[in-house]
Amino acid sequence: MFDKSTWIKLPRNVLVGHGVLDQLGEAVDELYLSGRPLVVTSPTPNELAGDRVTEQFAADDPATVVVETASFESIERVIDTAEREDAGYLIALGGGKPIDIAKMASDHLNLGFVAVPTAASHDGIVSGRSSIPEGDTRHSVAADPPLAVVADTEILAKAPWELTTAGCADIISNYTAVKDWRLAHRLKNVEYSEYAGALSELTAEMLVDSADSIKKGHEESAWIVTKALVSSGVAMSIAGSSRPASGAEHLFSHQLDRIAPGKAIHGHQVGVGSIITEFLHSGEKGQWSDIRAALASIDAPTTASELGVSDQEVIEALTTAHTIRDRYTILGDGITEEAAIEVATATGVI
Ligand SMILES: NC(=O)C1=CN([C@@H]2O[C@H](COP(=O)(O)OP(=O)(O)OC[C@H]3O[C@@H](n4cnc5c(N)ncnc54)[C@H](O)[C@@H]3O)[C@@H](O)[C@H]2O)C=CC1
Ligand SMILES: O=C(CO)COP(=O)(O)O
Ligand SMILES: [Zn+2]
Repeated sequence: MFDKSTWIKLPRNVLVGHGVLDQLGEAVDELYLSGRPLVVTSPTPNELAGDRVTEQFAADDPATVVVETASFESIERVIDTAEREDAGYLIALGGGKPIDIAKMASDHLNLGFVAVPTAASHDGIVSGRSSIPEGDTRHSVAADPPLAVVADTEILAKAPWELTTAGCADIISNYTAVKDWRLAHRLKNVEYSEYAGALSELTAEMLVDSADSIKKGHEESAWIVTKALVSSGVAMSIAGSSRPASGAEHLFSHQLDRIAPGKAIHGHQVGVGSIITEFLHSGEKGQWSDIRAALASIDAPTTASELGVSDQEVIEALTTAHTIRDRYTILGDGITEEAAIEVATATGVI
């Protein structure tokens, strides 16, 4: 008997481009949401675009809640505000933090939410994954994706450049994430989606092919990376997990977040992780140097010192990364300290 089934959750409206923020009201109208919107934002994005968002919903008396940290307390505060203000849906305005918080809160409240990213910092801004630190856990969990994404490249292009290069590096890391996923499929019978794997790889390839156009101050950079982030988010939706975009390089990054908190940002850490894990997959003659060159060409870090972490922190993250999640990767049951030093040295990371 045929017994396969799948449920792919995707945003319905995705607007990317110059000035599309002014079409937010129109994009929301098409979703048949009702009631008061609650804007979930953080201080800088609120200053930059809060009024442009709320004025489009003036007839529905919008409310705003400003959050600062990605924490369960912030989610509670959003839930309490939404209940007190009788919100009908949420609009997340900002980088990854307010978007993750709104994603979790809207799941809890059974309300729809719309994402208005102001930084193209990673593919969580469009995906059905949310990442809120809980105890020692740093990786994402499933949460419904936004019903719509309105990504204004004029705003995204003015965000700090390192957030854009982090978004690019998060996409480049899809190369090794897919290699890890295929490996887990072969060795551990982990379910693999050809569609999601191919889309994720193609997304990384297209971004690298456009690397020459990714330059500080060019709005086209925001356009290229945001389209890739959407595509990567779709790959995760097809897979029903973060597997197409998260392998051992992400485990390494999640460990760095615990070992060296606040020193480097997600996309930059996964980029460096990807150089290392590509070497582990394919050896000296593999494509690790292409990944390194692609990262360098878009101004993303390629070494421990560029990340602002110590060599020892890199080694500790590499040797312990396999323990943090039930996700089989090239790190297998763990690599030794000697192996970690060797690969980090051979790739010039330390
Ligand atoms: N859901 C997921 O799958 C994933 C979630 N994450 C999470 O996302 C968060 C990191 O995302 P970020 O976007 O870096 O965090 P963020 O929302 O804190 O933004 C970073 C900084 O950039 C500022 N900013 C944003 N847009 C700006 C603009 N246009 N102009 C000037 N400043 C602007 C913010 O005010 C903030 O200070 C972390 O909590 C991380 O754990 C990371 C990877 C994946
Ligand atoms: O960052 C992500 C994909 O780029 C999400 O992956 P994780 O599930 O490892 O948090
Ligand atoms: Zn990522």
